[in-house]
Amino acid sequence: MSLDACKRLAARSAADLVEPGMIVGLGTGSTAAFMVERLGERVAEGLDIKAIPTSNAIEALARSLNIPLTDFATHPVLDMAIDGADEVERGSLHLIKGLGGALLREKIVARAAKRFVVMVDFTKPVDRLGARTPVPVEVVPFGWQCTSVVLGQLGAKLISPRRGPNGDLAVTDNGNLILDCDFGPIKDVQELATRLDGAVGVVEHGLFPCMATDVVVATDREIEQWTP
Ligand SMILES: O=C[C@H](O)[C@H](O)[C@H](O)COP(=O)(O)O
Repeated sequence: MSLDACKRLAARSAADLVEPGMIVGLGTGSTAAFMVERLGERVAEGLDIKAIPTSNAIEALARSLNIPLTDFATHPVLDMAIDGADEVERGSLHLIKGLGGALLREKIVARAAKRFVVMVDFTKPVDRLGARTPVPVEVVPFGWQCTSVVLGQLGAKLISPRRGPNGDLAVTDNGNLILDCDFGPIKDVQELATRLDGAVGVVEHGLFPCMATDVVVATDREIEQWTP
């Protein structure tokens, strides 16, 4: 089975956890797009839900599929958020997210949800976060070079400002920048997350410790559902 087929399998399985009447957070990324497509099919069949998207791209996809949208003013608490991830640590279910640049809105939506379902293909589970994926850190543009120095002091070995296809600094949906920070294998995810939370200039980071309530993993043969 191809990687895309695995993503689609995990995504459709996660989308099928949504029940009528739910307020649902829509994650961002290629796996999330498959999930939104499946929700679009279910809405076309009569499923009554409202959704809050985590990026402009996913909002456009949801609108194109006629998925009704809402906002936090009307629904400050979501029943479920469903999203992909870049790495999932086996056992703890800590996550790295944000290679698609949507980590800030994704974390706001996940925090507002009673249940946070993460769906991944077989390439995403790892024994320890950070060995192969940098931690994306969203920073305010003002003084980002100073913030980069602070991130180095917090242990980032290599810091790469995210750039777009034209070579310019990439700007998030929130008007910020992303610094991809290679911390190597992370021994204490919660501790690093707390340090990053306290760094001046950091808006949010892609460590999601102890947030997933369910992880749906698709291998080429089966679907597994992990809980903490
Ligand atoms: O900002 C992007 C998100 O955190 C994505 O959920 C994450 O990068 C996984 O994306 P994909 O499903 O495309 O691998």
